[in-house]
Amino acid sequence: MQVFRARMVASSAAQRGLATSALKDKLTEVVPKEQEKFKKLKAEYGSKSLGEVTVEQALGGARGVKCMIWETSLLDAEEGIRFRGRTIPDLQKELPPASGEKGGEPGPEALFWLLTTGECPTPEQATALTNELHERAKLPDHIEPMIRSFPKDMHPMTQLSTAVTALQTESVFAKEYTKGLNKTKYWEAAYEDIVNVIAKLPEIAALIYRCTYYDGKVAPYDKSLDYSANFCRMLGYSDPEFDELMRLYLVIHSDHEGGNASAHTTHLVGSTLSDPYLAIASGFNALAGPLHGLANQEVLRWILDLQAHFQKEGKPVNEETIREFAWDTLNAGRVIPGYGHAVLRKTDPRYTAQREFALKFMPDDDLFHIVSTIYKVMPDVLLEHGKTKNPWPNVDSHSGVLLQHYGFKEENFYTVLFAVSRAYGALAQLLLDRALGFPLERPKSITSDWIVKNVK
Ligand SMILES: CC(=O)SCCNC(=O)CCNC(=O)[C@H](O)C(C)(C)COP(=O)(O)OP(=O)(O)OC[C@H]1O[C@@H](n2cnc3c(N)ncnc32)[C@H](O)[C@@H]1OP(=O)(O)O
Ligand SMILES: O=C([O-])CC(=O)C(=O)O
Repeated sequence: MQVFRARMVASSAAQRGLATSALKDKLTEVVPKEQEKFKKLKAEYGSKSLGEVTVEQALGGARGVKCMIWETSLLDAEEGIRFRGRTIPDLQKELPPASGEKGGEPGPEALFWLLTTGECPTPEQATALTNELHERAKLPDHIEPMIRSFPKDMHPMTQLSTAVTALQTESVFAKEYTKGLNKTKYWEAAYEDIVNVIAKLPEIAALIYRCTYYDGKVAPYDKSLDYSANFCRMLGYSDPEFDELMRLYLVIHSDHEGGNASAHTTHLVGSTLSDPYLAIASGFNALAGPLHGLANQEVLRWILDLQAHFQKEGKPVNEETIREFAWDTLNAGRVIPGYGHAVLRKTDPRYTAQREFALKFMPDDDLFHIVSTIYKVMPDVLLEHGKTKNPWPNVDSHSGVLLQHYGFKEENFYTVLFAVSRAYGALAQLLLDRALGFPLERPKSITSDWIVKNVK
């Protein structure tokens, strides 16, 4: 029966000119079960409370307010992120390695299969998705000249979100919707856009990188490689160790439950039935803020400033000088980038995963030593400062020095890598949003007068 239904959906998709794929076929089995699960959830739990909302929470950026469903990952304040119930070490054990070599890092393709279907793919399924992405990667003619015409001092994140917005000309969802798309088919049309945009991101990002910092030449697309290795080649990197770093990077930055600003923005914009191109471009704009994804750029800058400052003074970078520099930052009314978190209350396991990579591949790297020394002193500095609820490092605290080690020096570009990864997580959930028929998001706002009059 399931095979029959999959064939029916595949043939109706083909009739409407939509591509079929192993992942889409799998989702054709998964989606009706998920729809049934959610119908039951609503019937059984619909009237139950998820908790009270205080005035402090309304004033304080809705911290801790449970008002969104996000199936692909869940964040625990102490333990950190789990992707479909799996920690980062679990993913490294359970997902097939992207290089095919035992013990190698899984790639974002395998993760995307897991996030969307809830099941780990076989190596063959992960490869099928890699190939599907390769087949969908070609950019329409207007994108490359547009990127080449951007001013070199336009921030790479501005270039990225502009290019992805312009890519919206390709939206199957928008075209089908205009023709009159049945609600039950939303997810199929969204699938096309979601997989297409993920497929096209490496070339867009590589064009931005090569045009902004180099001669504008991008290595030819290589379909014989996995997504991450091909991305590295197009950026201009050919070290297999850097490929492994890119796989790790793209997996761990992908998803961090739904409330973070980039995921939430993608979800909110998508809830208006703006197509996935517009939704993810909006998410990228949220990621580009220094309190969110851009912090990784700020961290690197902070470390380089620290190094330059003490070099000029003829002092070594050690626990004492780092403490001094941290206090200067705090006393200037600035935040320490890479430390603190809206939800986490312990060291981010994404930080730990990157630290482990560094210990394995670059234990003697100078910048890695500085990051390790910062880790020793910063929690105590922040505790003494007495403001932040979480004195521990987040993901952004480590990523830049790993990239620097392999010669990837242009810190203003780092958030673009984060964005390529975040697309996998935010768009996996966006697909489920459309499959599960999630409605327009529209929480209630109130005025301060309303609080004074109504809250006892
Ligand atoms: C991928 C990511 O998005 S991970 C986060 C990346 N961002 C950063 O690393 C930037 C530095 N960190 C921060 O600014 C914050 O910790 C955030 C934005 C991540 C979380 O913000 P919140 O949930 O509001 O944190 P919290 O409740 O602990 O803030 C309380 C106070 O501590 C301050 N604080 C929090 N973190 C820091 C920090 N790293 N350095 C200095 N002060 C801090 C806040 O600015 C706030 O001060 P205020 O009362 O004067 O407004
Ligand atoms: O969870 C958050 O608010 C921020 C974060 O770490 C992420 O989005 O990766």
